[in-house]
Formats: sequence, C-alpha cells, structure tokens
Amino acid sequence: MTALTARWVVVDIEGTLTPTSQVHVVLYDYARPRLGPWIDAHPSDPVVTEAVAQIRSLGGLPETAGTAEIVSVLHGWMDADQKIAPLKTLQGLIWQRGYAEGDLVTELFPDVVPALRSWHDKGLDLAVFSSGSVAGQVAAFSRTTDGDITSLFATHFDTVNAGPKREAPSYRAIASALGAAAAEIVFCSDVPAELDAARADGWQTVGLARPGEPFADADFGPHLAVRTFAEVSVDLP
Ligand SMILES: CSCCC(=O)C(=O)COP(=O)(O)O
Ligand SMILES: [Mg+2]
Repeated sequence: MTALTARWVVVDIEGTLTPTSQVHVVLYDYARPRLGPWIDAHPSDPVVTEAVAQIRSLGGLPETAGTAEIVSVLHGWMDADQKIAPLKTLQGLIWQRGYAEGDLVTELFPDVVPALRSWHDKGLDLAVFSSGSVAGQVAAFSRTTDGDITSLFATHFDTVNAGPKREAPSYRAIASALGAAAAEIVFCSDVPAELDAARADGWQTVGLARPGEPFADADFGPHLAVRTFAEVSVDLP
C-alpha cells in the first residue's frame, strides 16, 4: 500500500473507473446507430448545430454535406477512437437519454466505489477529467453497477472546458478552476501520456495498470503504478 497526501483526487474514466469495453463496446455501440437520427431530430438545437458545423469543418466536408456524410465521418472517428470534441458532445447527448431511459448502466471496477467513498469521507474533494463530455460523464455516474454516485464528485472536466488530456496546460486550467496548488492534486489514469502531462504541471500521479486492460503492461516510468485503487491510500495533509 502506497500512502499519498492531497486535497483533490481527479480521476479519468475509461480504463481507470470502468473497463475499456464499457466505452468502446457498450457506449460506442449504443451511440453509433443513433447519431444520424439524433442530428435529424434536433435541427434547431444550438448544441447540435454547432457540433455539426465543427464536424463538417474538421472532417473536410462541404457546407452542403448531409447527415449521411456527417455520420460517416463520426463513425470513422469512432473506429479510430479519436476523441474529437463535437463527436463527444453528440455521444454525450445520446448517452444522457440512454441512461435516463434505463437502457444503459455503467460497469465500475469493484475497487472503485470503496476507494472514492473513503477519500470523500476523509474530506478530500473528487473531480473527473475525461474525454467524454461533462453531460455524458454525469449521466454515466447517475446509473452504475454501484447505484447513483454523482454526489461523490464536486466537479467535472472534459476537453471543452479544460483541454486535451495529453497537454500540460489542461492540467494548469483544472488546478486554477479548483483553486488548488498542483502538488495538492492526485490524477489517476491508465494512460501514461496523460499522467506525463499532469506531472509536467506538478501534479501527483497514479497509473492504473489494470490486468486485462490495454495499458496493463505499459511503462509507467516515473508514475506510481497500481493494479487497483486498493493499493493506494490518499489522506488530507
Ligand atoms: C459517458 S463517459 C464516456 C467516456 C468517453 O466517452 C471516453 O471517451 C472516455 O475517455 P477517457 O478520457 O475517460 O479515457
Ligand atoms: Mg483512460
């Protein structure tokens, strides 16, 4: 057991709290056939029209491109697991509806809620930083295998309100929003490049090398690497 002291714990989702398959199989398969119908059903929603405009621009499509061409770009990004903001925005809206209607449940690793609750009960504050949109994150935590855990998190960050996960300025923006010194924050993620960016800004880092997950055998370099949250304790200073 490794003991850390901090005021904030910021957690990634995919591969850290949930199996990667929960996102790449369950959530992506749910979103895939619903993207086109969602775009067509919300022609006056400014969030959707802005996302569609960004997809046309980023996807190199003409202004006249219709839903089928837009969906083709989105499916290509999903196949390549490119976490591009307008895609994550549309996915988040679809997942929000899916959780509300009872179609989706988030599978959490069994060590996750005991660890989050113990940190929360000790007075630490918890936040999420994921490529999934904030709307999608909140929906995903509203219906999990451990029930509704939304109250555990003080705040949420995504690539829109913080920036890309592999770039240090994103972590600087989050620390500033939290009103915390970088050294008072622990970031937990399964992706070494994300941990590198957080560490470059002065954050403490914990790498999740979960057995069976894509980064189980990754080189975590200078980062503390654990197989589950049960191997690390975090206390207030
Ligand atoms: C409903 S949250 C889904 C998370 C997601 O869409 C995603 O791409 C996961 O990315 P992360 O940064 O958490 O690895
Ligand atoms: Mg991850």
